[in-house]
Amino acid sequence: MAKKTLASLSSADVSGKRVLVRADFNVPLDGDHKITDDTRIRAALPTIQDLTSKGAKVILSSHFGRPKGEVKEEMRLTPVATRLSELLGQPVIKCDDCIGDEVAAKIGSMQNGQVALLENVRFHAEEEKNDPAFAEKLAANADLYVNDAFGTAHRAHASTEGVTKYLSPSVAGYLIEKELQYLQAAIEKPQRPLAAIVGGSKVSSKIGVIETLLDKVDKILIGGGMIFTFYKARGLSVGKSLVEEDKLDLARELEAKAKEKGVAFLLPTDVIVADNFAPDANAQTVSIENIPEGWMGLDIGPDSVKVFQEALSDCKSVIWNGPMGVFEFDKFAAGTDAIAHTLASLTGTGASTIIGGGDSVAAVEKVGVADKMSHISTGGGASLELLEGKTLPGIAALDDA
Ligand SMILES: Nc1ncnc2c1ncn2[C@@H]1O[C@H](COP(=O)(O)OP(=O)(O)O)[C@@H](O)[C@H]1O
Ligand SMILES: O=C(OP(=O)(O)O)[C@H](O)COP(=O)(O)O
Repeated sequence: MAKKTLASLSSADVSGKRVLVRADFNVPLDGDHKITDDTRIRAALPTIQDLTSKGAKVILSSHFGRPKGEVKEEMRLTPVATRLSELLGQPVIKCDDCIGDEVAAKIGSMQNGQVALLENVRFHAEEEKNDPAFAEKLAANADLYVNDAFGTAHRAHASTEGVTKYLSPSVAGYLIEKELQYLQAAIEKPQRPLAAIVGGSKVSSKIGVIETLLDKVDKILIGGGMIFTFYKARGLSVGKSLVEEDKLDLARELEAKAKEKGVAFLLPTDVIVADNFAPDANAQTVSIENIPEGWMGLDIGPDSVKVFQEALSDCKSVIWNGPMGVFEFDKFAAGTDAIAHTLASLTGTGASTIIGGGDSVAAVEKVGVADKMSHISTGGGASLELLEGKTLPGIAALDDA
């Protein structure tokens, strides 16, 4: 689907205009609220700098985390404003809300070429409900709309979808354009065998993706917090590990469907368990049949790493979203590190390797192999949904080219 892009707008189209730019600044933070990986902020720079150089007033909007419609101090975008200002080399006007009088006043006094950052849109429950009145309020402070939030393009929310009904033109930014160009080409005719690696902690929103992936891929490797729902569905004890109780039937169905379709469906054979969720927790490696009561699985074990490496060795295309374990804690980073190195070597043999997602990208950056992958995508769920063949609502809503 060809969409109108920022590249098609001239200086005359944007100069002096208030441009609402939806970005995905949902970046990983450490315990001290420091940004641990700024890939998503750097990825938005071409769009922001293009607009400022053309004399636009750039009004940036993003979500951060999942505050569920409430103001959560730890989910303010203040660290993002600071980092963005450093990267742009100019001040960023930080607003304390995303709608309302204070925002209108700050935007009203902006000069051409200035940049403002609205507060976390998810502090308002109406954002995720795609509430039209809220979308209209967001749009009220702008003349036109640029969506560059590829990582959030699979969400039909007010700031990604609803707002397009009130702003014209509504176009795709350079990041979305670049991501689509790469991913669509890679996904349309992948070299086979094609493997998907799915891990991380967003089990409820990503487990459903596996069903469609079974029709697209030759192998599925499951890691991270995703695995325990499958183990519990098999009747195994998982201690205090992350489990989605209402997805147990789905997990059973997925395993059965994979068998039926002849898709290799790999779950780890051993895990590293911890006695609590902390960097200095006591840890031990156990087989999946022996997860002790009261312990939680925080990484895949060394045996699983070998099994995964063997399964990946003949793959010509791999798409990976979701770390294998809690890689932020060194004790539970070995599985993620090993898979990152494996994919880096595979790329060297000519395979196509795509890593997507805020934390997954942070993990491969931490290992130091990001530049050895074929493509680093700012979207995890978004790139998986593209692979599924779905239309992303944040892109579908933009003006046709
Ligand atoms: N076994 C596990 N239990 C709990 N959390 C996990 C586990 N394995 C990985 N995680 C967490 O998953 C998070 C990333 O998940 P997710 O947001 O789905 O990935 P991405 O941002 O790459 O799309 C990381 O912060 C990591 O600590
Ligand atoms: O981090 C994100 O997605 P990802 O973890 O799938 O890469 C996006 O910012 C979307 O966040 P959401 O899954 O809370 O809607």
